[in-house]
Amino acid sequence: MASSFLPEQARVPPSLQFPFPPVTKFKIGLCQLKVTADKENNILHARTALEEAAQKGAKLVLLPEIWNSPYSNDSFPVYAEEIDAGFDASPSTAMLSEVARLLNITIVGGSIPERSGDKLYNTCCVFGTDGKLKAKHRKIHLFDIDVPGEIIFKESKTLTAGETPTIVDTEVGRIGIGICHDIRFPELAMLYASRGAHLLCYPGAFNMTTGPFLWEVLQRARALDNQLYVASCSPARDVGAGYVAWGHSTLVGPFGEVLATTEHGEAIIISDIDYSQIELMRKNLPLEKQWRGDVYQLVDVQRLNS
Ligand SMILES: O=C([O-])CC(=O)C(=O)O
Repeated sequence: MASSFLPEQARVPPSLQFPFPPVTKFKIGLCQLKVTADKENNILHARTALEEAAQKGAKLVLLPEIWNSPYSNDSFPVYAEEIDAGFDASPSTAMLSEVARLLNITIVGGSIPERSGDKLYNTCCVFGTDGKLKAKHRKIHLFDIDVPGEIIFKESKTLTAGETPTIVDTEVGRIGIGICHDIRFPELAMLYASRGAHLLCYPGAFNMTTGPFLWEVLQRARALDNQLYVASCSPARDVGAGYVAWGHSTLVGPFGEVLATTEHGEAIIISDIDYSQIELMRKNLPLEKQWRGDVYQLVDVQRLNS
């Protein structure tokens, strides 16, 4: 019998729910974009890519981490937008909203630097087909790394960490959002799975040190742990940039299989998602039933406090 040291509603077993998705099969687009120092141009470029992905049949399109600005602590304050102050204060999200509505697609809008009061965040906005902002995820785990001789980067120099997991119901299923380094923390993905996510989206910009070893394996691990789809989207590599992105935007299926990927240049990946594969995987290998809540437990802090 399961021990009861946590209230029932706060326990996080894997794959607790499988809410019936509004669609079972659809195409996803991952836009691996070149990012420049020219913000206006970045916005135009992202718009063109979203249009191309939609024209190729994508119903859900994912953009990269920090697609409107160079990825640097010097740039974040300069390129940051006040998302909560409305579209006049945020040309990047204004474009995402308009394109989502005009093209009738769901957009997981990568991330942009966000200003809120005296704080800056690394923020992903999700827009529904009506152009409305459905969710806003602020990167929860800031990326601070110091590998001597290879890479030093400290997001915490300028950014503040988000406080809230973000799971959103869209016309293409229930989506859990993480930004880049968030993917390293399996508890966040498990929490999304326990709340019924079909797909986890990670806009991300791994680099030339972490990318080759970790980017794909982390995505496959999160997909396998939770028996769901995982999509990632990186900026294209720019060897002249201060932070050189690994690229390799990828879609992984619930069997941990890489369904689509690319190299490091600009690319628009279009791939099929079929949520019936999640049910099949969970039927074949019912981790939820095998989960040992009497031996270990995770707590969903939000549920505990609600
Ligand atoms: O969070 C980020 O921006 C980058 C990251 O995790 C990595 O490169 O390993």
